[in-house]
Amino acid sequence: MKPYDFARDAYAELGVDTEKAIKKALSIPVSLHCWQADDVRGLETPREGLAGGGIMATGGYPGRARNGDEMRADLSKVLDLLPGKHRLNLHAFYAETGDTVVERDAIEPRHFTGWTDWAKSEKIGLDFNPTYFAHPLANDGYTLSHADKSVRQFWIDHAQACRRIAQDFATKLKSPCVHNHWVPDGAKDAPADRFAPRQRLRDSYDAIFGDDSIDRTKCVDAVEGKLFGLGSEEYVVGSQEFYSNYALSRDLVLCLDLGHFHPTESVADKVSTHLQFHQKLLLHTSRPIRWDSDHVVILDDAVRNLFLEIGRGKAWNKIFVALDFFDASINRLAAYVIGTRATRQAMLCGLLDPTSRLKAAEKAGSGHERLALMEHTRALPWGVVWDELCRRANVPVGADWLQDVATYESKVLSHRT
Ligand SMILES: C[C@H](O)[C@H](O)[C@@H](O)C(=O)CO
Ligand SMILES: [Mn+2]
Repeated sequence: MKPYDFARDAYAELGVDTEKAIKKALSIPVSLHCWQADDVRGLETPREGLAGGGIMATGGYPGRARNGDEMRADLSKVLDLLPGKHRLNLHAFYAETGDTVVERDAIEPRHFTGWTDWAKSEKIGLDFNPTYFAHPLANDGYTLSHADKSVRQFWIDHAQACRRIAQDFATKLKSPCVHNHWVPDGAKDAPADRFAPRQRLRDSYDAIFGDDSIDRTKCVDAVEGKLFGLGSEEYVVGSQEFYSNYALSRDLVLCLDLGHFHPTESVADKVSTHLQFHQKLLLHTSRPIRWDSDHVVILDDAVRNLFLEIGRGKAWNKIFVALDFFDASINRLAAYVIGTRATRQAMLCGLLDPTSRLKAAEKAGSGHERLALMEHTRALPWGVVWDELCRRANVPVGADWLQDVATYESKVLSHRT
């Protein structure tokens, strides 16, 4: 008996159809974050580098992409090694303006033609984010909640420019663009006034989303909160509660990033709470180690439990999935492949869960059977099903992709100085 036939039968015994699971797992779009390719540096003229942003990529592995063409070449290579449907998640500071300096409040769709042309050739959709960091007007730690009205207005104008760009992406690529807002605003130490910045943040967002010339079916705005950031250890203006309330009251998508909670909190447990009220969630898979360190995603319990919960709640049509990690200490293409595969593996595990059996045991009051089956599923051969999924998607099986990355490293990355 072939390993896959054995695995299919083992799952069938628990009422799980592996064929269905493979098909569904391949169909769910995962939005690749462009910023792993260049360590979150952006392509602006002149380049600011990563500063004042509340986030940081660490490490000095050689071969970082230095311009848009190199980023796109690397991303195309990565896409060749990944099974399933993908999108690309761009940040505004990846605008390509040549030698011309274009301020963030003045960027336009034409500054992204390199990306839209590439997305068309890859047959993928684009997602987008305003870049509220790595800019002189963000370096004191406040943007949309800044006490200075002119600074706030600059960032409001930036966000509105970005919404027009997101709408343009959706039109050109015939696919709604998820447009996620995360601001680094906050304080290193206890502020005397926690109210005023939050009121200003709310008002700034109201000004941004009040622009009703934007088609909300094309530009799908999401908002992302955080527990703390670099330089905002004590106070984050856009806390989780702020955004949960804001998104709900303004009919926006709420983003949950696995790195943005206290380490003992379960993000998986939050899904069934938020989905009682919110229509959709944007999930950023990430891996915090001791802090929001944005390590490469692996198939750890946090990621696995998140998608188990989506599977058990039949909530696949209520989520957008995106990646958010940036590790500059290892080969960046390998980082993409590891993190994206782990995310889709977690989805597959969620789809292979014998939920009906578990719920039946629960209904019958048999806690021991439920627990035993949950433990049993950990030992089931999901990896064999995963290999079959890769085979059907015509991508390398197991760790065979490492050879492709090694070849690319010697032929391409090693020539980047
Ligand atoms: C670069 C992204 O916008 C950023 O990582 C954001 O999503 C975040 O998680 C900040 O901590
Ligand atoms: Mn995030």
